[in-house]
Amino acid sequence: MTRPAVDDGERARAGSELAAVSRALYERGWMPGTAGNLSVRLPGGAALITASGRDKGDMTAADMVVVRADTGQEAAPGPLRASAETTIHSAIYRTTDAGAVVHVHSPYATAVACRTGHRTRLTSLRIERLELLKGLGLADPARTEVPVFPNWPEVPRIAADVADHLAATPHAPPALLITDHGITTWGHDLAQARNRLECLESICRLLLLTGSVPPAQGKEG
Ligand SMILES: CSC[C@@H](O)[C@@H](O)C(=O)COP(=O)(O)O
Ligand SMILES: [Zn+2]
Repeated sequence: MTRPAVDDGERARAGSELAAVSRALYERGWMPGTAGNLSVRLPGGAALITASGRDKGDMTAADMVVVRADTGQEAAPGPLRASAETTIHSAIYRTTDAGAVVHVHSPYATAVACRTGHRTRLTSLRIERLELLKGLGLADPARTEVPVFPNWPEVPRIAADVADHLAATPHAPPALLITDHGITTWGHDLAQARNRLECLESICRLLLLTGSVPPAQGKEG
């Protein structure tokens, strides 16, 4: 495997930014316990991602792992393991120009993912008209279709679904839901990915408040 070369200063800067965003999202209740993971793309084909199983409210720059952006393989042996969901981040880096990816278990988006998702089939959440759609950087800000993926126990299988969908859907929104699990958003940097996450969490809250989310239709069927 070719190991991406990562500048120490760049790694420290990105690590501090990831740690600060992780603490902030934890404090909002969007990364309860060890849930959620964040990454940023680094120059030279690498990405920096939160280590697996760590308390997301207590992260420092030292709690991040360098991986290959396109595969998620760890760049060098070390004491920390990269997030268990690294392959989903890599699927996004391979198929989009994202510079950062944010995955959380925020309550409203997760509730919508429970309600609209299916155990074994790709479904989608249609969103129309809401002003907050303008915060997602869509080609058509009046409507979008957010994919909802099955929460396969094998994470690489979720990642393969995500890569296939994004490769086949040029105007896909910078967001996805995973059934019974959570939400992932991305952007050109961490600030934009987080911003889009805030818009979507707020949209999901509005959809639930207005009774606009169809009830799950036989998740097992
Ligand atoms: C607290 S259980 C959540 C995990 O199963 C997973 O979905 C998650 O978001 C965090 O995994 P991690 O490996 O720590 O990045
Ligand atoms: Zn998760």
